[in-house]
Amino acid sequence: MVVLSVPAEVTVILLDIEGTTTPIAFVKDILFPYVKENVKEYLQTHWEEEECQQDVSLLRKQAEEDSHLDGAVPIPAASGSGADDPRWMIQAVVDNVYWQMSLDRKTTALKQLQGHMWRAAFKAGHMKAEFFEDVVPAVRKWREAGMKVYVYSSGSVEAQKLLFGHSTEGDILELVDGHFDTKIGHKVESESYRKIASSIGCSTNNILFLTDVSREAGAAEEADVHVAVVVRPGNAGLTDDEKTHFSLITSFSELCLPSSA
Ligand SMILES: CSCCC(=O)C(=O)COP(=O)(O)O
Ligand SMILES: [Mg+2]
Repeated sequence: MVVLSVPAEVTVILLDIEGTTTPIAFVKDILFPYVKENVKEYLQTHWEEEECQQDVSLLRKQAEEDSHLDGAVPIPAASGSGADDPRWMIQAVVDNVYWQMSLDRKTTALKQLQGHMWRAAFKAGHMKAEFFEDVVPAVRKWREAGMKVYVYSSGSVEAQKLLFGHSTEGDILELVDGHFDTKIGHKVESESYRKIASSIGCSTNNILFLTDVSREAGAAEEADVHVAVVVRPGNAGLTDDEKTHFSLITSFSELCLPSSA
């Protein structure tokens, strides 16, 4: 087995979800289709609720920012006069969500709505999150060795907690010391990793970030975070340069902690 030695200064392991702890297929074939199939009905049912209106406001703000993009779908402003037809507004939101999802956009607005939609499905037991089989044993071992384990995903913190709280391995939320999402910044921006370190209360070089996306790994590395790119079945391929540049692992069991950890 290939072994990757974790540098002695590392005290925090920061985990991506999709393609790292969890198969991309679970996200693409279960989580995302659930949103596409149910978004219209969800909006119709919850339209009058404050949480739903906050989600729509955030999506509208995002749509304004996106207005210069090719194919962007606008969400009209609510006039507040009572003359707005909710059916028309709901259709605009549905079209916007479909457009964003067709591009796999990671906007906070989209991720917030998706998280709220998944909540009912997870809590009713209709969905259970999948984790690669090496993930839970490795995380338990790291924690026993004194490592802190955090999650940083484009999925909202609420969605992350749903996945860890309702998984095929049971409720494994207690294995995570904390969660970060795009509210702290995008995963391809190095500043996000500096903010995460500062929020945890450590230096960036105390963190080892595990992700399947080399652009995220590059951004973290620029902030002086240690990184390993996780190669899993179904993940996008890496270029030869990426394969040479980054440390690669195919299982969390390949990480060897320093003996003092
Ligand atoms: C709580 S993860 C749900 C999946 C998701 O929406 C997503 O965008 C995953 O992105 P990641 O940053 O984990 O690769
Ligand atoms: Mg990922």
